[in-house]
Amino acid sequence: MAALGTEEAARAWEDTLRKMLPPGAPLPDEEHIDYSIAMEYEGPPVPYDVPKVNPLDLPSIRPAVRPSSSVGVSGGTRSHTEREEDEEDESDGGDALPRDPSSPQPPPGRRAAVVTFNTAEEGSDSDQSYSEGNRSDSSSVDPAAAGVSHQIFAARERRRGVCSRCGKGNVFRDTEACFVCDARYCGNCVLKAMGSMPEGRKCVGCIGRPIEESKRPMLGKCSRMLCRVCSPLEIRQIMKAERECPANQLRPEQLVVNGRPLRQEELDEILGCPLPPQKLKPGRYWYDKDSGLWGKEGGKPDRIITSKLNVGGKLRADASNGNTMVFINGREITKLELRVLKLAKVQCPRETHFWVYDDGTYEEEGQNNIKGKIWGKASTRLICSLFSLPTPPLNLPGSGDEASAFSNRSVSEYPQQRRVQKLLLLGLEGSGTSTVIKQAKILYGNRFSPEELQDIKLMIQSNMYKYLSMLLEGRERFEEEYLVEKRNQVLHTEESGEVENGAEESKQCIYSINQRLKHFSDWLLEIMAMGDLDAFFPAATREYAPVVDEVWKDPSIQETYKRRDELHFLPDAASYFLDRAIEISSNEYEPTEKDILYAEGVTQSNGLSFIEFTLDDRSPMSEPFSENFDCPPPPTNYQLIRVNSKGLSEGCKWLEMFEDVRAVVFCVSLSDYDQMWAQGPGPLRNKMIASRELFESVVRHPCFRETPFLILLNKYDAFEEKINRVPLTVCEWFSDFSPVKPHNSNQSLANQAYYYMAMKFKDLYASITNQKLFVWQMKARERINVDEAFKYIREVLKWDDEKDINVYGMGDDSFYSTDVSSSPYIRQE
Ligand SMILES: Nc1nc2c(ncn2[C@@H]2O[C@H](COP(=O)(O)OP(=O)(O)OP(=O)(O)O)[C@@H](O)[C@H]2O)c(=O)[nH]1
Ligand SMILES: [Mg+2]
Repeated sequence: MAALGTEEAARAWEDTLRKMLPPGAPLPDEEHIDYSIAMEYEGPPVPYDVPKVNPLDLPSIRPAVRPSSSVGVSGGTRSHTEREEDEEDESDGGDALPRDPSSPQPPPGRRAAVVTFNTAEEGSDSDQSYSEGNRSDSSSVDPAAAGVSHQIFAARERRRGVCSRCGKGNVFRDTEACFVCDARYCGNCVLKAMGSMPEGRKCVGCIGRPIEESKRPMLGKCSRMLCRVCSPLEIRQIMKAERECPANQLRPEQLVVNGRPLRQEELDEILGCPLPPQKLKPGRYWYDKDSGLWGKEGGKPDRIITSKLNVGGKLRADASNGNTMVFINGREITKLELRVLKLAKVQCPRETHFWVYDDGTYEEEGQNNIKGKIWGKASTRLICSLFSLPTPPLNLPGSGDEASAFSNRSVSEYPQQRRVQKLLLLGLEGSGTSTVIKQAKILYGNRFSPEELQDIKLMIQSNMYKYLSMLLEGRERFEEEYLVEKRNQVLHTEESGEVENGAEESKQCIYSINQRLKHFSDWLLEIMAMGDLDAFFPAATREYAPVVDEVWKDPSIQETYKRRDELHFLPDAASYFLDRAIEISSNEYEPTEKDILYAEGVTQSNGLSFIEFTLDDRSPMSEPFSENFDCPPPPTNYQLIRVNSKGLSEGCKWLEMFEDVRAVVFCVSLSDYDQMWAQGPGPLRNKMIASRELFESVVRHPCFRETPFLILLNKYDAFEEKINRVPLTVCEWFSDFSPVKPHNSNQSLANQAYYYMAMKFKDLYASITNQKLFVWQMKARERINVDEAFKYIREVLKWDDEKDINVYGMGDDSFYSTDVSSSPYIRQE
């Protein structure tokens, strides 16, 4: 420290001080000024190390500049006190010192030389000024490089929930992150650190810099914190600026199309065309100019955009990494595309070269003969939709006025595409998957059409004969077992010399039926064995209805039904339908919703069934958004795709076609733990073990490495009833289950067993993936229960989205964790 004696020196000192203060600020009087200045030491050498700093180069310091009004949000309604706070903050030289973006940057290296002596409390600010110093260095080398902010991301020590400005907070505190450097600010500091946000959520020091690419999906999407600290008008302006300001737009060189980085005019052409690629991110893409097909380099087509755009290089044969020897416009197509073409009945042997035009018409190369329209049929469009292949929009904007009206719009004006979440529903035979899909149709979909109802009616009628034949077969077996045992007893008594009973009596038992019914039984079992049942329908239905009713009510069949656990293929629903055999067989019969739900086989077509529906996205989690911000999220469409167990058994070949599903929903029947089951002609096994093995093979499938899994533990009603009769330990997987006696616990045995089974599946899943499995208890026959299950699935997907995007600047260690038990909105396990 030094004091200069002469007047000249005092004036120089005042000049220096003035430069350090905001323009126009009065010079403080010396008694009120508290300063410390480092001077270069010029004395004799000392025997110890002196800490060195570069002296301040005062002439090069630019005076502080107020933010220009053009950068601010006009018409903002922030309060007077907030403004005053901002001003105080700016004048004390905090890290949020506003900078006129139009004025030249300080010379590289200068800012890092500013010396501050921090107290322990200010530690986080020093981090900030250090990293800002680094940022100005790197941006002055290559201000456009997106990689710069990325490096900062990696280098920055992320302290979740801790404010980068005041250093306060913890993981549970909401923070708002800068889209460039990811610095996080608490509600008290966000406006001071980000100012009027002329480019959206960026620290003042980051204005003008490109955003971190992982934040791109969040551009223009308001957060809860912003809703709290800004007025709706301000939010609208900030979000608009965030979406539309030039600094936040993609740069042409970030997009490589057919091997060549784009030029600005090419990017403009892509973004301004009638059908641009939605949500474009930096990356490498391929583009087929003739058909408009567009995809990521090395991948299947993602979408169809406007054709004949003059962008990028020449399409290469290996653009999508296909290995099918079938080519479309010179590109070797992928296996998935080939499968879909085959399902759409397009002849495509190896070495076929197609030309496909943007209206979907196609011809074989050199044949000059249009063979059809690929996307013409509704069924093909459906297949494409299921397998996530693009189809052109039905009302493609044509030429003339309509097209030009489209291209004149700014990118942000295009209506947001509805999000589609694909859910793959799997499970072993009888686990309840088709009940779930039928419930979804009744809950959220269209009503069943008259044609569908007619098919379901025939299905129910034919099922009734199937169930009866299972019972008759079981009856024969039980009768035979009984008689053999009886005979052995007789032999035993004969040997011991006791009196012989009548021979006739020994051939009768509780499982025996009269001669007339025996004839019917033989006839039906023969037809079933030959697989000829359909040949007798619908004619046989009405004719035999009284006999069916008589057989079902016969004591022998009722005794057989009591041992239904031993009839492994008889579904629970058998008695529901057989009790009403006469009604169901009549011409006038119309299946009720409950009948449809209980009926087997309604959804089996091609091993695959599918329903699309919309769920209201508003949930307790998202309400604060809609209150303050008048841009509600677009409704989400769900596609529920069910592959039945037959489709799965064929080497899981269907699965690879569903690589991009949002989640796998696996259904397990809780009451299967004592059931035996066989895969086709294979050996009988415990059905729960078979279910576990199927689950394991799906979890290990390479397609689902990144896909969240949910498990629906279904048939809790049947399970509750069974668990008191049959111990859980009959299934070897559950051999270590030891319940606490019900009178020592307020949990029922069924509840304890349920938790235990859920844990078994969770442990298994974690051992394979190291991830958490989401579990839901279900009674699929109860509609409200299935509705809750879908709402649970919706919440899980939201958490998963937010975990990835980290919307609120909270870490994966936040309360958005994947732990089911942490949500107040779902049933606690
Ligand atoms: N008790 C009870 N029965 C159920 C429940 N869910 C489904 N079921 C019945 O279980 C049987 C099989 O259910 P499905 O939905 O057809 O099972 P799936 O997975 O489609 O099996 P497949 O059609 O054989 O491939 C049907 O009779 C359903 O009515 C439930 O929660 N409780
Ligand atoms: Mg079924």
